[in-house]
Amino acid sequence: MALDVRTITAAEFPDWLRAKHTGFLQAPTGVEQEAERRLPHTDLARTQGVFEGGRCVATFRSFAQELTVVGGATVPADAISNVTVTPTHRRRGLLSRMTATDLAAAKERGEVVATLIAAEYPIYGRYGFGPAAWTTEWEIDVPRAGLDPRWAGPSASDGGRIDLVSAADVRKLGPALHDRLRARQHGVINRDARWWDVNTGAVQPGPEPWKEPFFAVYSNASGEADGLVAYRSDTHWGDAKQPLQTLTVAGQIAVTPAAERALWHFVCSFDWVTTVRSGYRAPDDLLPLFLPDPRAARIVTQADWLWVRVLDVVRALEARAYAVPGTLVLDVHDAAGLSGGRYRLEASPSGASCARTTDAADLALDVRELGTLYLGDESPARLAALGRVEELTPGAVAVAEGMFRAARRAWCPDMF
Ligand SMILES: CC(=O)SCCNC(=O)CCNC(=O)[C@H](O)C(C)(C)COP(=O)(O)OP(=O)(O)OC[C@H]1O[C@@H](n2cnc3c(N)ncnc32)[C@H](O)[C@@H]1OP(=O)(O)O
Repeated sequence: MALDVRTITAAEFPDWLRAKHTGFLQAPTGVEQEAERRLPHTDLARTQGVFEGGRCVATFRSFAQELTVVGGATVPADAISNVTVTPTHRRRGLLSRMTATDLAAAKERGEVVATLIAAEYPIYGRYGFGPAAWTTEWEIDVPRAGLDPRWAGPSASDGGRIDLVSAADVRKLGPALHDRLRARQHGVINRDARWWDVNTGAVQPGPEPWKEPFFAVYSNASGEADGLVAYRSDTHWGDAKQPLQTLTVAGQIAVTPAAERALWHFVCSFDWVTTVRSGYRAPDDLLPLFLPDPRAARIVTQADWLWVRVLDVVRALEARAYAVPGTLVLDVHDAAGLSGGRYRLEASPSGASCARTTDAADLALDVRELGTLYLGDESPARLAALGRVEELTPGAVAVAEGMFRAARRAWCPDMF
């Protein structure tokens, strides 16, 4: 039977959701209600399905996103999500067809990069994506951490304070705080009003019942909110009436080290809680170093997180900042024919310029490696050692090492 790859209609959305749940091995029930909830927030022109005899067997959608790059500017991104192929239809090239269509449309719209969070590492490199931001989760053995158990909050040390707030308060103060975060942290993506609604229980996100977390805000001495944490706890008690609870941080954003320190100390200071799970953080998060004994923070997850595919080399390289001035000619290979070519990049503290050139190249690399390097999180020297960046001019790798690396690691706090 013929396979029809195309965008879907509103009437096909429930069947598309059923196919998505099937691909993700989730119960394919309740799709009519889910479709009603999600349809107003779904761009059908960017929602592809594959149909066989009128039944959806593959799903793929994208949406507009803003990605913060090194230095704090943002670039428009094509965010890809909900990618599935029904098990009976896998390995026939359906993902490749949907990806090619989406990336070509994103390039046409003028989006600078495409982004996604990969379910499995080996899938997306072939389409020009590279892992650009990684994530780490720590588990803290609270008694071992050595924090002052008499700590009564941050006010004595820095003039700030921590208050528990409601979900409605978070919807009011969260967006401005998050805007401050994304102006300073590369790898962060924008959150729209729906993100705040879904993550504060104002709308039901999916079939699972919403379990409200606790929210706490750190305000500085002037009363401005500099940090926000959401957390939940289990109710585990050991034998002999011994409280052994695990507190899990559902999200924490902070824009000053004082706010970060205070919020981490706060969640590690609760009676009954002996273990704190940090949630997914930047790999260089200060959390372990805030603890008198950093070995109390054990890494439980360390993985690639945000993958980036460069669609417009000129605008991508001009948007970000560079650690030191330098000039490099890059020969970028792109099998999909979207952004390959030779580019001259001139960077200085006042900005960067990039243009196509016929000059001899200093470095040759695949667009996948350009994505990996883009947020300053990977070392050109490491990729050269692996044979993934080719040095054509002696010393060019060292120049790239100085220019591209960022002082702090990239971090994308969100899943999409
Ligand atoms: C951004 C996100 O949404 S991530 C979520 C991705 N979805 C999932 O993981 C759900 C479960 N898996 C699936 O639905 C499917 O297997 C998909 C979407 C991963 C792949 O779909 P398919 O239609 O089978 O992929 P397609 O046939 O186009 O494969 C293209 C190539 O990728 C390879 N490939 C596909 N999936 C995988 C995988 N999971 N691991 C390794 N290689 C893979 C294929 O072997 C093929 O290689 P080739 O070009 O060398 O022959």
